[in-house]
Amino acid sequence: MKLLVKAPAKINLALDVIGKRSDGYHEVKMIMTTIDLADRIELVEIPEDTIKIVSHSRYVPDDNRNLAFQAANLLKKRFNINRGVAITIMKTIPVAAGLAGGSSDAAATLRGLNKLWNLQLSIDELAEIGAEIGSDVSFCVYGGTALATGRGEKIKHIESPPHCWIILAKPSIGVSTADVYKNLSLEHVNHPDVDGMINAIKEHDYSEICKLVGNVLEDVTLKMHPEVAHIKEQMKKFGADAVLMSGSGPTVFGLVQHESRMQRIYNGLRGFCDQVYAVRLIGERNTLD
Ligand SMILES: C[C@@](CO)(OP(=O)(O)O)[C@H](O)COP(=O)(O)OP(=O)(O)OC[C@H]1O[C@@H](n2ccc(N)nc2=O)[C@H](O)[C@@H]1O
Ligand SMILES: Nc1ncnc2c1ncn2[C@@H]1O[C@H](COP(=O)(O)OP(=O)(O)O)[C@@H](O)[C@H]1O
Repeated sequence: MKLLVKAPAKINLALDVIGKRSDGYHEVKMIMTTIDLADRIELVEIPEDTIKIVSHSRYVPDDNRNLAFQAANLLKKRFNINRGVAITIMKTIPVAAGLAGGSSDAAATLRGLNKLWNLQLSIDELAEIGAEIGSDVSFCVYGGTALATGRGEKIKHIESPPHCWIILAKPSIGVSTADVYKNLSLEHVNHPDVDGMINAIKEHDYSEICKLVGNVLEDVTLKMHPEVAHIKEQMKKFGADAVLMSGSGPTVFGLVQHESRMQRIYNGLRGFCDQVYAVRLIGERNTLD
């Protein structure tokens, strides 16, 4: 049997860090939303009792460092599955970009194997298992739009923001999430108004959403990689309604309502940035069928 599962990327419309925890992680408060830029995961049963990762991207590990491998391995061990699977990852989401590509591949693998191996787990159970793989995996199991707290694994669904275009531009550097959190100094941050953002989304108030975007990790990554600031400036100059770095970066996203302006920004950025995408928000959450 063979299954194809979609693994969409996320952006953080607001990302606040409340404090440092005793387990080494940070307590976060963030608004995450899935966007229509996705990897595709193909799951195929194989005769040998192993997990095989196939990927054509040189940046994606094909061994137990791969988050999709870790997802399959966790299910296999926990539910004593003596069956093998080949996981082919067709990568579209840039790697180490702040878009949760690896986490989404793991989440899609959990959803897919739940079906392939007939585990009959609920989406909440899958999200709980996902948290053991990485902080962003629980959100990626559900998709949609949510407030994420704890180390990112506590998910409260909220409405989706009003429809708009998202322009993404990724400079040709990768950023380590661990390094960015390590270099964050909590005494010197401007906390974004996450509650205000939740309210603005509830009110479908696009211009208020644009005013309230904010990410405390942005300054840390900007200091490490000045090219991110340059992309931000260009995106603003070309006319995006709001511009912010996603997650730990380095991808910068811009919000735009009008298609003609989206086209202008897209074309302008393509002049000096290799990886530029124009996508929509995905409103719906994932289902298990
Ligand atoms: C910053 C965010 C925002 O959505 O995303 P990305 O930029 O990675 O996409 C997340 O908080 C990243 O989540 P994720 O990438 O799953 O992180 P994990 O694998 O759990 O952790 C990687 C490392 O980041 C640090 N970390 C992560 C989450 C957190 N709340 N506090 C932390 O301090 C820890 O040092 C950890 O070892
Ligand atoms: N399926 C996967 N896709 C991409 N990267 C992966 C995957 N599995 C593990 N990784 C590793 O995870 C790291 C973070 O990748 P990714 O999830 O794309 O970025 P981010 O955490 O910034 O959203 C990469 O450096 C990569 O080596």
